[in-house]
Amino acid sequence: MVSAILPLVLEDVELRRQGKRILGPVSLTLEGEGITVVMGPNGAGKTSLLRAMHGLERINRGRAVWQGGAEDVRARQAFVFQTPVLMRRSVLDCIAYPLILDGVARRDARARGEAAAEEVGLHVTLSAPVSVLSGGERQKMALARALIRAPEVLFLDEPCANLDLHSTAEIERVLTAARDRGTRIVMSTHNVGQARRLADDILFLFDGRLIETGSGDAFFAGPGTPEARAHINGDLLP
Ligand SMILES: Nc1ncnc2c1ncn2[C@@H]1O[C@H](COP(=O)(O)OP(=O)(O)OP(=O)(O)O)[C@@H](O)[C@H]1O
Repeated sequence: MVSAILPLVLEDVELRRQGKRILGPVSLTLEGEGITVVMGPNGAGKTSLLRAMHGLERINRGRAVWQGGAEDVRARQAFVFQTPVLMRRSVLDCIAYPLILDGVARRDARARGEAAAEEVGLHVTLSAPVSVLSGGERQKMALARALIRAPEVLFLDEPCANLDLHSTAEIERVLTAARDRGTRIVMSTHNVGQARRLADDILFLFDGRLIETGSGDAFFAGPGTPEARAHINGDLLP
């Protein structure tokens, strides 16, 4: 897929909150294809980086620049939050909602919503209210809703945080299929095994700074920093 909105260029992006630097300065260019996995310990800035890339965070210094107009940038990317935002609708209407906003006829939107639910392995009563879904089912629903418009760029914050092994495998299959169709994916995970399976590229954050980047293969074969080595090995840092 030739993207209309990539590359995304971050130049010395810094986020400060309540007088404290929580991210940056970070400079990177997101382009090409594949899955980029953002790794790092709790509080390293993974969520903040994803949100800053997507355009959800106020950037205090530096800048994040997409290609194309603002409407393209908004319409061609999606974000799956760690805790999905719930709407007071049925599961199916919730999944189909982005299409309804786009003006797609309700019948078509719902048919595509059913297909998206099937694709992510969400086997629940689609007419039920979203509120009855389990945590893992909510994550699958959020993924179906994000994929329904075939985004060019997809951000996911810990997409398998509440999922069991079977569901995790299903989600990984969906993500690799989306990658193979040309969707550029950027996701965070604490799961080192998942990062090994999925990462074409790694962004490793520590204390708000991007201290290691590169291909997944090179990163796992020989991380260049003690922090990344400890993280991969599951060592406890002092
Ligand atoms: N609005 C805010 N005000 C103050 N501090 C914040 C704010 N948002 C984030 N932080 C702090 O910034 C740091 C980075 O947070 P972030 O959620 O990006 O980390 P993370 O790597 O995603 O962590 P985790 O793995 O625990 O989800 C944390 O120390 C967090 O407490």
